[in-house]
Amino acid sequence: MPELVFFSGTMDCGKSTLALQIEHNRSARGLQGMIFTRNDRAGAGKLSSRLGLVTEAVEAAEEFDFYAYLVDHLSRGGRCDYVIADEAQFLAPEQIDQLARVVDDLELDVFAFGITTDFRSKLFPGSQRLVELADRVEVLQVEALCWCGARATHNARTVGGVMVVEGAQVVVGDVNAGDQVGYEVLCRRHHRRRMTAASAHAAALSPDVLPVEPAGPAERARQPRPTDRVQPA
Ligand SMILES: Nc1ncnc2c1ncn2[C@@H]1O[C@H](COP(=O)(O)OP(=O)(O)O)[C@@H](O)[C@H]1O
Ligand SMILES: Cc1cn([C@H]2C[C@H](O)[C@@H](COP(=O)(O)O)O2)c(=O)[nH]c1=O
Repeated sequence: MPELVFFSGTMDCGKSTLALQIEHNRSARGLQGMIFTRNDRAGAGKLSSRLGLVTEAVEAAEEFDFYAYLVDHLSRGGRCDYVIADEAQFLAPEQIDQLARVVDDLELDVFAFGITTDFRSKLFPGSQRLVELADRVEVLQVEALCWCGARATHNARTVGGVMVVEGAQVVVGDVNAGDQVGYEVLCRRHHRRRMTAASAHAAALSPDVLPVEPAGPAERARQPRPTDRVQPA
């Protein structure tokens, strides 16, 4: 039975690499896929991985209709054995419905790849619809790690090196960007405390201040703990 599969994870956990591997393995066996993406960092019409591989893809812009595009392609005698959709978090819920229809009515496997939540740890609308409709949600096995060594489960946005929790949901960017806007993957604990690698390092370097009164729970939560491993600068 064809399936709609959502491969999800944080930024930088290998989703695009897996998309390229699935494409490679299937095309090596003579199958022909259709690759879609939206807002890849490498530019329009590209699916790129940080491992250096990049392939051509169809840019699925805002008004793009996946179902109509594939019906048109097939009715012109084109071939398509499976579908890959990267950066699926950026797709509109209606476009995810179209992908589900591709599975059910055109009987094609659809492999969608994307981050589940944004920098505020809120679901992207496209990812929410994928969770609602997918036959399977697969969390990637290669763990991205927080600076403390725990599994990274959340995406933080930094502006000028400082973590922010307000702003537009979509800002294309990269981890280790060093630009004005960048991203860093964190565990939930450090995402909640807004502690990035840089701010944890700064906190660890600042001189200890003896508390005048015993710290309350909120205060204790902000203190770096001995278990918070700080990476060297
Ligand atoms: N220089 C490197 N050597 C080995 N692996 C790397 C290197 N750079 C990146 N990677 C791997 O690539 C992953 C990111 O892959 P990518 O497909 O671009 O992620 P995603 O699409 O999830 O953002 C990293 O988590 C890491 O495992
Ligand atoms: C958290 C978050 C991310 N983005 C952008 C940043 C990147 O361009 C992509 C994720 O790409 P990756 O291949 O998974 O690294 O999403 C965004 O626009 N808004 C966010 O909140």
